[in-house]
Amino acid sequence: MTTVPVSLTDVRELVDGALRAAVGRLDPRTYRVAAYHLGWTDEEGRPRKTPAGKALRPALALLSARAGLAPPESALPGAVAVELTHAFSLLHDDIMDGDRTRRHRPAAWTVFGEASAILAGDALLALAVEVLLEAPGQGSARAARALTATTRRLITGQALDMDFETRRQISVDECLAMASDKTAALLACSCSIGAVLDGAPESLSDALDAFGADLGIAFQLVDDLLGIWGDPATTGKPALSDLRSRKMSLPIVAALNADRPEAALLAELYARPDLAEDDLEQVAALVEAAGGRAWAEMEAESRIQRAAEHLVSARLPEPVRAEFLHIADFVTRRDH
Ligand SMILES: CC(C)=CCC/C(C)=C/CC/C(C)=C/COP(=O)(O)OP(=O)(O)O
Repeated sequence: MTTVPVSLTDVRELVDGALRAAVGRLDPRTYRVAAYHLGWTDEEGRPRKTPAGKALRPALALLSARAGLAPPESALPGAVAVELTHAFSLLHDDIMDGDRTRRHRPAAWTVFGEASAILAGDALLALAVEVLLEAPGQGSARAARALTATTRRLITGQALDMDFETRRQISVDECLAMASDKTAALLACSCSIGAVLDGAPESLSDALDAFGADLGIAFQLVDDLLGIWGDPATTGKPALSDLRSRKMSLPIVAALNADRPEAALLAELYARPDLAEDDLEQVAALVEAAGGRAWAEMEAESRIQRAAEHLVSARLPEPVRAEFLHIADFVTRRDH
């Protein structure tokens, strides 16, 4: 398993208390679902030790405070808010996609029912905004506005993604635009929210945002690669899961649009409603043969390079720039 950067492990210790204090405000019924989804409890509400998720967004939020020379603690409300928003989006996404597994465990909706999981997601999103509005300092309202604008982009991206399910022809650019809203927007917000809370100039927060936008596309490309070729033991998702659910993910869309004979065969197979479990391996092979895998790998690398260039223009303190690059490296090399 690829190792998580040290900064990501430390993040849990810094953020966990504030995250628990925020979620602890929920009524007991909603809390039960949220605490399960966040990995704090099991189905029966008993505490568990393994944290859920990589804590990538809070790590970026804490780093972004240091970009403006503020202590990481000043970005705690931002770190909590982006993790809550991420948790909301996953809760709802699993219901919409009918995904039964999340982070190696049954998805919350399969344990508590769809209605309770929807409510818990709504509650986490409300808490995210609340936490930012309560943050001390001059950047609180600006940060809350940034997060609500980001949430609207998540919703736009999700709506586009749903729309793709009903369409046969999707261009690579359309798919990149969808990923930019659905995934990259929250990573971009995470990369700048600490600086925003600290009242940093827009030139700095914009550069950090631009870094996160490219990082976010690279993140989605790697996620899509793992959704086809990832090892279920590390991803926590069943093998070939994106193909089984006929996702129009980036490697697939790139393969379908390729000027190669395999693209036509792939389109024909992918449109079949009666595709058998045994055919999924063939679909994956066709995506690869049509160049979808190689394109996604190259595009992820090039996005990471572009992201690094934004950091140069942000003129960050060297240790902060190095940590951002460390996380960017983790994003491309991760296996889960
Ligand atoms: C409005 C709405 C429902 C939007 C849905 C948006 C959505 C679910 C986007 C997917 C983003 C993504 C690849 C998450 C995995 O993050 P991760 O690998 O960092 O997750 P982790 O926390 O488990 O590590």
